[in-house]
Amino acid sequence: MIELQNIQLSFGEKKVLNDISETFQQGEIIGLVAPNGTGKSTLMNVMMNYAAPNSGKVLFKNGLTYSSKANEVKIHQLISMMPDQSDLYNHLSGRDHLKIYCTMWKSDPKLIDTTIEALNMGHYVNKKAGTYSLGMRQRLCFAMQIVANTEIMLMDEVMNGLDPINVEIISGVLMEKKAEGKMIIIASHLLDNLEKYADRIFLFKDGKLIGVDDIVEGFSGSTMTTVRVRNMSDDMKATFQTSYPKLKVQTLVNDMTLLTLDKKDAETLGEMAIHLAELGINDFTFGKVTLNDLYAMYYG
Ligand SMILES: Nc1ncnc2c1ncn2[C@@H]1O[C@H](COP(=O)(O)OP(=O)(O)OP(=O)(O)O)[C@@H](O)[C@H]1O
Repeated sequence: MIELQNIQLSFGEKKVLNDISETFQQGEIIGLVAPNGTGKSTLMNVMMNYAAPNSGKVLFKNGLTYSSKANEVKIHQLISMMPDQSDLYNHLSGRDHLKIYCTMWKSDPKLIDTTIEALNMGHYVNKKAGTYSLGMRQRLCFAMQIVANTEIMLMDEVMNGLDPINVEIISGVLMEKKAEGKMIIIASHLLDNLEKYADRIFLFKDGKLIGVDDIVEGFSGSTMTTVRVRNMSDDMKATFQTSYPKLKVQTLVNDMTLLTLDKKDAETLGEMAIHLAELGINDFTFGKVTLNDLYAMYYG
């Protein structure tokens, strides 16, 4: 468990974290989404105590906080941050790195071989890290955190530089770790991918975390159904709003209009489709609101 209590952090005049209070539980995958330079890494640094907030505190299980060096040592057995590619030692092999992490976190040495197998690293793990490609280095960084096996895992851009097959492999491992009860907090720009496995997703804006369900009601539960229409005129939007009072009409920066209805009113969709066709609009699709839509709506 992590509880963020009224976390504030400013760099000079800039409030990067503005009174953030949120609780995350074991067995949850949490997604953090925002444009570059918004504060995702800063928030993770606060959770690790690499950056001290100006006010507020981070609470872990049994009421542990970063109140002393001894507590920090205890907390760092519970939480880890995925290493960065620049943390790798080029003269050591991948297996050496995994052994170091296993020793540092006193985890089960069997995890080394099972992780190598799960991530398909067998063909390169005994070679020196200096000879690896970007994607091979990224998989090693991920593997190191998996071997550390902490209850809470923070991952900043875990999918960086990975091809689609490796994105799928790592997504699968994330799901397994969640099933084991790990809490995983992921900052990512791969929105379609994040949406597949994250239990809760937050967008970061003006130093605050905003849950996606607070932006579009029912987003996570898929209780809403949507018609996406391109280039809808303001008159047409008004006509639809009058004809279908329960309809929610939202237009994104890319001129995509979302006509959203509760699923229980889905029979109206057929009627709406005929209505659109009668108005000469044929460029529309049915589907749910995606994280990409929300991103465009929020940061456009
Ligand atoms: N040590 C620092 N001193 C001054 N400003 C900082 C410092 N660290 C971060 N910032 C500023 O705080 C803001 C948030 O930075 P942060 O690295 O948390 O963003 P981010 O959302 O993780 O971005 P990215 O997606 O690019 O990794 C930025 O404006 C950055 O310039």
